[in-house]
Amino acid sequence: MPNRCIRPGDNPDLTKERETCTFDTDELAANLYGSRRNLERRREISQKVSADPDFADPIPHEFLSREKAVDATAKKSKVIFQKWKNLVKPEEMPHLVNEAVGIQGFPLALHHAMFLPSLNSQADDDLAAEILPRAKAYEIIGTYAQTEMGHGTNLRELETTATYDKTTQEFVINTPTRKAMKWWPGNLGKMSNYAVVCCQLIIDGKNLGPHNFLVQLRCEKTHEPLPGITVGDIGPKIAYNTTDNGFLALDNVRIPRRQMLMKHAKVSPDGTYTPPIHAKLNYGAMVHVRAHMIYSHGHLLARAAAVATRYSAVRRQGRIENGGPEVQILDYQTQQHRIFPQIARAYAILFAGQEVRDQYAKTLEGIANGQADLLPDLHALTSGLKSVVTFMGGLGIEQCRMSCGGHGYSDASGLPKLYGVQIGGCTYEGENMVMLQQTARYLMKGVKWAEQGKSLSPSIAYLGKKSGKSLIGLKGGDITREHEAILETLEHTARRLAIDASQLWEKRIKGGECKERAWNGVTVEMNRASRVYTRLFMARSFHRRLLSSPSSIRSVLSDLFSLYLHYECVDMAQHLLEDGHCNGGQIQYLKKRLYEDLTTLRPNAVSLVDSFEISDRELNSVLGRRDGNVYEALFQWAKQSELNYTDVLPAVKNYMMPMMEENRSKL
Ligand SMILES: CCCCCCCCCCC/C=C/C(=O)SCCNC(=O)CCNC(=O)[C@H](O)C(C)(C)COP(=O)(O)OP(=O)(O)OC[C@H]1O[C@@H](n2cnc3c(N)ncnc32)[C@H](O)[C@@H]1OP(=O)(O)O
Ligand SMILES: Cc1cc2nc3c(=O)[nH]c(=O)nc-3n(C[C@H](O)[C@H](O)[C@H](O)COP(=O)(O)OP(=O)(O)OC[C@H]3O[C@@H](n4cnc5c(N)ncnc54)[C@H](O)[C@@H]3O)c2cc1C
Repeated sequence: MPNRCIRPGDNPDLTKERETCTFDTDELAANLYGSRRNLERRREISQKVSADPDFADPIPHEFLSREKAVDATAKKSKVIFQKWKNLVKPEEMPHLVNEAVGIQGFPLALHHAMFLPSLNSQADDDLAAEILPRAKAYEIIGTYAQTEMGHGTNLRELETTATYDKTTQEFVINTPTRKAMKWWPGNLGKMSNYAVVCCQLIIDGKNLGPHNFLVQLRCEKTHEPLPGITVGDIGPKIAYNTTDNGFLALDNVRIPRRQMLMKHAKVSPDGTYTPPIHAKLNYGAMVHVRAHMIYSHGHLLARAAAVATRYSAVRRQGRIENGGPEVQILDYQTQQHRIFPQIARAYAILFAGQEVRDQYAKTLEGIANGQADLLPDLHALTSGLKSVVTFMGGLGIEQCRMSCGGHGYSDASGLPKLYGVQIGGCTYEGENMVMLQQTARYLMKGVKWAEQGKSLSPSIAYLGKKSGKSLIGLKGGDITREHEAILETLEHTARRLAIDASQLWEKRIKGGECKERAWNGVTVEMNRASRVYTRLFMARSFHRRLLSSPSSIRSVLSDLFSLYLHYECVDMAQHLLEDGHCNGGQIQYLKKRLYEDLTTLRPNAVSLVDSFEISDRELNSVLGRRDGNVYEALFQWAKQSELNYTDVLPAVKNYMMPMMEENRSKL
């Protein structure tokens, strides 16, 4: 098959890999990104960024201090949002940002991810007309300040207050205690001059719960904090160190009434409160990010898989047969078992991420027309997906990192940073254990609706089906039927876990516990049910993609899907076996099939990651570079370490040399 990744001067092992490819890598990439045109645009943007001197890096970011890295990122962001702004469509912006500044955040990250979406979906027409054009033109920079030092998960207990003063028609925003300080919001510390701040709304002494307010933090001319505002950076983190996650305290800061975000909940001048059509519409910005982060986290795993696969094709170490040549480490079964499932999962996450974005768009349309009935289903799905995907991605990236041996531990591989960024997602937008419980709440309702014969939305339709015998391993050589058999088994398992969790919960309630305490006694099982529901959705979503794919890539996608399903089932074997739905022989069959899949996919492994279409600049990994010439590049990379600017470091001159000298003179 033609493969545009093959070029003269490439590492010959990598070229050989690409020559064995059995599918058109461009066709798969076009399918992944939606169309040939999208793929071409992706490439065009990559090339133009590389050619733009404003984006040139004198030395890699890894060697910069935090302050210098923040500076470099801000400088490039200005180029993006001035010079480049009209050259890309909004949906192309994430790719441009990844190419130009990388994955560790930039001054306008929260402006895009949460400030604009909050204003778009929650500000009333007047406030939107005033502020949105300014925000969209980058006349101001905003963020989303919700989490406090003392509370992130339990929003009902946030302490920041917005007390309505009828006499002046203003809200008084206040931080009553140290732990009520806003803590964590991205770009709050140094970059933003405005924020959507989440506060308890107090009217006539009554607490009406968390609501959002637009607050100006800094002077538009000097960027100095305004009176009553204490704001700054919270310090270095595992990753995202070019993001100024910040703290904020507000000392009785007054804002006009109309700066409450009042599209859904409203406060009239006389202090009358009108609730929204759905109690949680104030949480809309979180749903927005959860719906979009699935895809972006899939991309992080795709990068790690690309690095590990390409590097494993060029790295030779050890022999499989005595007297044979040193082999590519990609030929070891353990290496394939570590890496290939990550390739499959990355595709699965990207496909699911695209579906959930579409579902989000439909839900928003409904809300705009006064209908919030799709929201509970979306909330359950996005809560489950964000939890499963970030955890799966973190494990996957770590597997990829370890699969690169010592070089995987170096920042040259790009993998430690990828891991740090990925696992941030386990915490932000709702800690994973907490969000899985949100999914479980919905599943528990679904179990009841199914018992009552009520209609169920597509994502939980399986709760209303009847289980048959598992046909895994009993359907002969037909792969299509095998896929169906596995999907049906996953449906059974997801249903059984939800019903079991529901019964456990009921049993505790019948035993005299209140609903809430009983819930806490079964949350591990609840979260298991949520994970399997989510993994079922991902498998179904991959299957839908396979069935709608063009014939030119159907075969490789089917191989990948087989590996995905077999790996998922072996990984969840405990659940499959627990109720006797599957037996040990069936699990052994799945393992055998998984090992066969590894061999089947081996010739296409490099090409499958080539189809992720991640440029060298975006990948930012010496080990994962397209041409595979890693050894020379590793040396060139290390030479840029600031420790190498001089042969004899002051640290050695001042301490180590005198110590050695003193010790020598004692002899
Ligand atoms: C756009 C590009 C994306 C790229 C990604 C990269 C960018 C990185 C940027 C990262 C920035 C990070 C930002 C943040 O982290 S912002 C802060 C996020 N914080 C959280 O997520 C807090 C988590 N906590 C909560 O969401 C809630 O407190 C919690 C849901 C846990 C509980 O809330 P509450 O006590 O008020 O509600 P209940 O549990 O009692 O539920 C009542 C019913 O409401 C339903 N519900 C809850 N939330 C929602 C929602 N958002 N939408 C719809 N429905 C919701 C809940 O399920 C209950 O329903 P039932 O009564 O029917 O069971
Ligand atoms: C990189 C990053 C970026 C962020 N960006 C922003 C931002 O832009 N804006 C913003 O407002 N916030 C932001 N945050 C904050 C983030 O949203 C919160 O940290 C997150 O919601 C978790 O809340 P917490 O820190 O209070 O954790 P906690 O709730 O204190 O969690 C600690 C432990 O308690 C457990 N726990 C808590 N409640 C329950 C429960 N009900 N049941 C079972 N277990 C429970 C959790 O599972 C966890 O194991 C960011 C955080 C990070 C790491």
